[in-house]
Amino acid sequence: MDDADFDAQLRAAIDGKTKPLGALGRIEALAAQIARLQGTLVPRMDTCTLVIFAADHGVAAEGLSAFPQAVTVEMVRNFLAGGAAANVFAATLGAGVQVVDAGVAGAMPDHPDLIRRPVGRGTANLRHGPAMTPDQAARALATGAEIARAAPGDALALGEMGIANTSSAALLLHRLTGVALERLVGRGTGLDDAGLAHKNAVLAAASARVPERLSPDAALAEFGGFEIAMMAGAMQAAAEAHRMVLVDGLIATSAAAVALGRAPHIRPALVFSHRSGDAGHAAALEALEAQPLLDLGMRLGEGTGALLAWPLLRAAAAMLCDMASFDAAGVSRPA
Ligand SMILES: Cc1cc2ncn([C@H]3O[C@H](COP(=O)(O)O)[C@@H](O)[C@H]3O)c2cc1C
Ligand SMILES: O=C(O)c1cccnc1
Repeated sequence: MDDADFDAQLRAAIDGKTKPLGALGRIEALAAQIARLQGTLVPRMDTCTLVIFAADHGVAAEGLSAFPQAVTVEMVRNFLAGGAAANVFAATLGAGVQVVDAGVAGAMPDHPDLIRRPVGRGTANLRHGPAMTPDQAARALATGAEIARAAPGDALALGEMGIANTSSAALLLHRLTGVALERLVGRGTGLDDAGLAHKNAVLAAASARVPERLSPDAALAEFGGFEIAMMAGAMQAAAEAHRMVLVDGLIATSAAAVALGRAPHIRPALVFSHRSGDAGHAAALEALEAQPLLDLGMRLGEGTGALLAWPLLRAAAAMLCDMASFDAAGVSRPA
């Protein structure tokens, strides 16, 4: 069946369900996206895994976060103990959770569930030089892809933890979308006005350090974090395996921008779950022509927004699979 035939059948299947035309709004578009990705009118959407990639950032030394760098490893412990927002949402919504050490600076807990794949012990300070070597960036991308392929689930949600990673995200999104840097720099974990002004100054100087145009891979090495690189690799691998990818907030969107820059063909697998409350996310989504499903004023990361969109994917697929048609249910069509 060619694409046009499939699309015609899909449209007929959705429009034939017992509802006024278009009455399920964006759930109909979501159902169509899932069906196209899986190449079937009866798509499966039963299981979801959240993979949380954690890493530290040398640029944290510039004082760009309201919290100290130690919070990264402390939150890894919290994820492993099941106490973080991401754990609670995942448990509530029936998603699995995996935690990856992508390159945390502190001593990591000895825990059987921790996936240990550090590329380094935190990136170099991007204010003064590249955050990572091209080899580290390539290794992080490949590791993320490998972890995604091994993680179960019809959908993969990607989350992150890394103090100062909104700084990496803003720089990456600036370089990859062309949106002005100051529109992408937000308060992150809660900087005050003076902190925000300082973050803007440091990031403008870091950006000026690399004046030329950058390929997605080069931008990733200059400004990325190991967790962002692994998320990008994971997004690409999952999408290429025709699995739905749930993109979270600002930081995950910077990973999506890297992944889309490297592999534009993965776009049909991506769902932009929510619009983060961090200042830059709305502009970044607009530049990527992405319409987020939810807008809850959340600005946490960890994959929390991605998880909240998971039930919408399930509902969309179930609509296609289980909802009765006018003919099957004996319901009259419009007069
Ligand atoms: C307790 C705590 C839990 C978090 N969970 C995610 N983040 C979020 O905040 C960080 C980014 O913000 P910034 O660039 O300002 O450091 C990331 O780790 C992100 O995942 C957290 C931050 C804190 C403090
Ligand atoms: O949008 C996000 O993902 C975000 C924003 C602020 C802090 N941490 C995460």
